[in-house]
Amino acid sequence: MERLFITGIGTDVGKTLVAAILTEALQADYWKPVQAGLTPATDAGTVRSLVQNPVSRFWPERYRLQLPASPHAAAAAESLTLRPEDFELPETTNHLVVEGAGGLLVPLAPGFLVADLMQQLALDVVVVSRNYLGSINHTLLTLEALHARGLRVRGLVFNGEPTPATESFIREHTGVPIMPRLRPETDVSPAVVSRYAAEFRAWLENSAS
Ligand SMILES: Nc1ncnc2c1ncn2[C@@H]1O[C@H](COP(=O)(O)OP(=O)(O)OP(=O)(O)O)[C@@H](O)[C@H]1O
Ligand SMILES: C[C@H](N)[C@H](N)CCCCCC(=O)O
Ligand SMILES: [Mg+2]
Repeated sequence: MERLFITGIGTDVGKTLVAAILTEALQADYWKPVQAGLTPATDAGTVRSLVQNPVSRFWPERYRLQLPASPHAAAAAESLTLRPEDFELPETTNHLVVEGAGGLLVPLAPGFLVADLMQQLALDVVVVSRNYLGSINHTLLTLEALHARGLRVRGLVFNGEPTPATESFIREHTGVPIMPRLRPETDVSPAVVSRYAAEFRAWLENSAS
């Protein structure tokens, strides 16, 4: 059974798109524990609109915060304080895809980071690395922090224009498993998600979990 926490090297790197692809590949359930920003769409709404299989269940967010900001600030704006004990994994026997908020060290509350929630939930981790100048550093920092916290990386997804010098350095320096890559798409649609899902399904089947 695959139980995956999707994180990334920052915000807007493609976590929701990768989460949709993995949800479709595994016919998994999907859960976004903390959603900061509710318009124009929530991440769960986006994944639901991109996934076509009839099996996936979409579990309600534990926190739905109005402000598209860091969760600790979005919560404070509503006089809320998120606490570790608020978060329990959905009770499902299906594969599960959980999506974080922003990057690994994003604050949920004072003294409580996304990485702390990840340690608490103890899922395998998928890291999304979008390609931009500076992404090598952000990717290596993320992988070091995951390693320091004893979190197991199931795979790294490169997203964007293929950049061999970046990708080969990260692969050789860290030894992290590399999942299929995403290219820039003109239209992020269910058909595109379905095409990538087939690639990811094959990768997962050939790589012991
Ligand atoms: N390979 C790609 N081709 C085209 N568009 C992409 C690609 N990857 C991501 N995008 C687009 O970039 C935007 C940001 O991606 P996404 O919402 O998946 O980021 P995120 O990491 O989930 O952000 P957040 O931290 O808010 O959850 C979205 O509009 C998404 O459709
Ligand atoms: C609102 C946004 N789309 C994400 N959900 C939250 C990003 C928080 C980033 C905080 C930070 O690293 O400075
Ligand atoms: Mg997202």
